[in-house]
Amino acid sequence: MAKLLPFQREKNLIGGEWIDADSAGTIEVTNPATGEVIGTVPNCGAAETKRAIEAAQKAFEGWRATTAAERADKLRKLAAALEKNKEELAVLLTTEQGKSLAEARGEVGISAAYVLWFAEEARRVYGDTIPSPWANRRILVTKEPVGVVAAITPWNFPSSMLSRKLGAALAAGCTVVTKPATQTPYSAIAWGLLAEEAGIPPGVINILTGSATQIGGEMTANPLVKKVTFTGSTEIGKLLMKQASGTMKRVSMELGGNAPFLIFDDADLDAAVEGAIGSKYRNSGQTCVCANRFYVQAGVYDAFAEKFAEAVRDLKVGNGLEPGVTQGPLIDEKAVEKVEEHIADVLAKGGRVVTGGKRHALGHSFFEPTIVADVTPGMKVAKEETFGPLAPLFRFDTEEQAVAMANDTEFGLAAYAYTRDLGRAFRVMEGLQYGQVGINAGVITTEVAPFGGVKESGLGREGSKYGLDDYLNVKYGCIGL
Ligand SMILES: NC(=O)C1=CN([C@@H]2O[C@H](COP(=O)(O)OP(=O)(O)OC[C@H]3O[C@@H](n4cnc5c(N)ncnc54)[C@H](OP(=O)(O)O)[C@@H]3O)[C@@H](O)[C@H]2O)C=CC1
Ligand SMILES: O=C(O)CCCC(=O)O
Repeated sequence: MAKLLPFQREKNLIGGEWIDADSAGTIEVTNPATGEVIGTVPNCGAAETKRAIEAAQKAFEGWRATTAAERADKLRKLAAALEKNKEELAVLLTTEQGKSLAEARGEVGISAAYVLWFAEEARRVYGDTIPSPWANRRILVTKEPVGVVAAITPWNFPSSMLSRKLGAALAAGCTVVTKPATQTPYSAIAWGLLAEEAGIPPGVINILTGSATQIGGEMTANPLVKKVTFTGSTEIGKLLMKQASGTMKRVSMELGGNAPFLIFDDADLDAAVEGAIGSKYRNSGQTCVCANRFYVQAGVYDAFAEKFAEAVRDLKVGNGLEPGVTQGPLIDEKAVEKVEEHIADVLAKGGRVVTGGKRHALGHSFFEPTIVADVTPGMKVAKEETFGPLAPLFRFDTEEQAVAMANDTEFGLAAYAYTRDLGRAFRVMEGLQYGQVGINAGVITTEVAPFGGVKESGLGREGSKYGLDDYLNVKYGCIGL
């Protein structure tokens, strides 16, 4: 087994104590670029989760009583700790997840940015006074932290998905029990070490790895948990929501995407290609806001396909730690099989490969960045999220047709469109049934803007001034004079 990297802690954190699983059981963690086991993490279950929730509840009484300025100070120190250790954290992230080091540095950077944003927002949790309908009564509205928060995060952004939950929760005065994805636990466990460095009190952040069903089961059933926040698949999101309804917990759900990317005849094609590369191939196509379906107007279909293919051929596949690599491996074999299944379906139904199309010669879970053309609505890629480096090009004739095809999905997370017509830009932005729309912009995530979806892509918003609301209860006080 490889030597441990800086910040690679093989324990869990409950109430300030670094612990092993009660059973002493562990789970191996693998580097997807090499297939090498890089370490183990505790295989915890319901009992450890219950203790972590109790520790978080105990810490909540003290943390909620701190002033906003005190919480802001700790969060600023946490952001500084992330920035100071960015290189080590990025190497750890790439090693367990596979993305290029440049992207990993970017992810740690935005994690720090989320925490810093919420450090600033902590001091702006304003209430209201409302003109009273009674002469002898006054009406106040205040906001209070919801309580203990359970946060479950995925493997595609193991650091930043946690940062926007943790940052908002801590700023609001909540405490957290978190469970990262089993494939990428170390970047989340590292937050325990960073929190210690920042002086965040024991029990405010608790971190568990292990059985998803046991940990998730306890998190959603335990009455001390007041809110569940989840990023991952729509299927598991629905399950957790059902489970959380037993004790009527608040929920935030960031789920699947299936994002459309529209290119109109009047688009700046070079800008559209640049946006498409960022939107589609970031994290090797494994983000929930990745373009999944490209709708190209007939007049520029061939020209766009050609320019896009040229740019895709320049992408460099390899171990994310190697200089110049832009495309790391997919997370696992199952992810590769999904991409293969979607390509095979396109080819069986009359589509063609423009570039790529198969597993990469490097082996493991590396896949060639791929474009397929002559794609039609009856193919699987029209309905299912590929979550890999596959860009299917559909053809359309009119704006109405493009918007209708883009909206023909149960998902509604992110959508993109390229056009130089101002009126069309507004019509399309308003017509797309999505929580986030990029017009002439392919990568739009930032800590200052609300991230979240509509339809089956989820509930709630993360980041921005709206991101705190999910962690606050509104209280109405009526004071008789
Ligand atoms: N919206 C997004 O950003 C993401 C979307 N996805 C989509 O989901 C597909 C499947 O990916 P996958 O990793 O399986 O996503 P999951 O939704 O299964 O996993 C996300 C997180 O949920 C946990 N989890 C899984 N089952 C349960 C459960 N019953 N109770 C509580 N927690 C649970 C996982 O833990 P564990 O790792 O231990 O199983 C992980 O921490 C992808 O191909 C993609 O389409 C995936 C990841 C992120
Ligand atoms: O895939 C996700 O769940 C979040 C994507 C975040 C980003 O756009 O950086």
